[in-house]
Amino acid sequence: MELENKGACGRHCIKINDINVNFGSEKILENIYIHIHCGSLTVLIGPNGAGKSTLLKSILGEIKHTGNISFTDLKDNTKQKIRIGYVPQNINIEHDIPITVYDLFASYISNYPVWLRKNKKLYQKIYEQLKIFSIEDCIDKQVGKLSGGQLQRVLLSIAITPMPNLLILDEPVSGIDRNGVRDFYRIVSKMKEKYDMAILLVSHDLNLVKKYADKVILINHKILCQGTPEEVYNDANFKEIFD
Ligand SMILES: Nc1ncnc2c1ncn2[C@@H]1O[C@H](COP(=O)(O)OP(=O)(O)OP(=O)(O)O)[C@@H](O)[C@H]1O
Repeated sequence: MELENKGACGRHCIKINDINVNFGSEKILENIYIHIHCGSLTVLIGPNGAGKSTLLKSILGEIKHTGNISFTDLKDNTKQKIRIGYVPQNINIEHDIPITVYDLFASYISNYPVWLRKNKKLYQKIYEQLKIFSIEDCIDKQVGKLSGGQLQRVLLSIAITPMPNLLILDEPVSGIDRNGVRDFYRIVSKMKEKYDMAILLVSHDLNLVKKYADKVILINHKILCQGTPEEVYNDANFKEIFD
């Protein structure tokens, strides 16, 4: 994987302030406060139905919630609009869909109609972004023909174009074997270091989380505990849920 430091983040502070979500009369998330640092991988864990995806969707503004996200430039203490990149767990793509990686990428990052002849400058830009994840050879491949791991790399390339202030990831589950998931964590770790990036990841793989996370947050509708992997894995709440 080629990574060149483009200094994406600098010194910023991301705070998720008092997120609450109700579905009907059911409280799904209650008083969620999270502080996310540049150059760190924060991992959300919790049992099925704990509200992890709901929290991601709230941060992405996709579902109704109370609370907010603040993004402060610590240089001059000004609040700014946050740019968020997101990679879902999986996307459903028809095997035969006649869309190439270039088409998919171009549709996200430009207004140039993808059914017109390829725009050379845009093609080169996309090629360079795919190169970060060593996936540039797939640029003309049909998206439906990619392996799970290749697709994940393409989605990561799209999510960091342009460079976000916060990258939100759902651990890949479908179409990727154990080695593929490990590779995913390695790539994410390298990205974090090279770009000084703030990353929030939802995961079910407690072993990989232990190895790669800087901070772990255990939620079950509310935050039960947070800290280093060691601190959280030794917490009574963690033992009660996962042992
Ligand atoms: N749109 C919705 N309307 C009503 N209830 C919902 C909706 N979306 C999710 N829920 C409920 O909210 C709760 C939290 O779901 P969520 O998907 O956020 O959990 P999760 O921690 O991501 O679970 P998993 O680990 O199984 O993916 C669940 O009880 C779910 O049934």
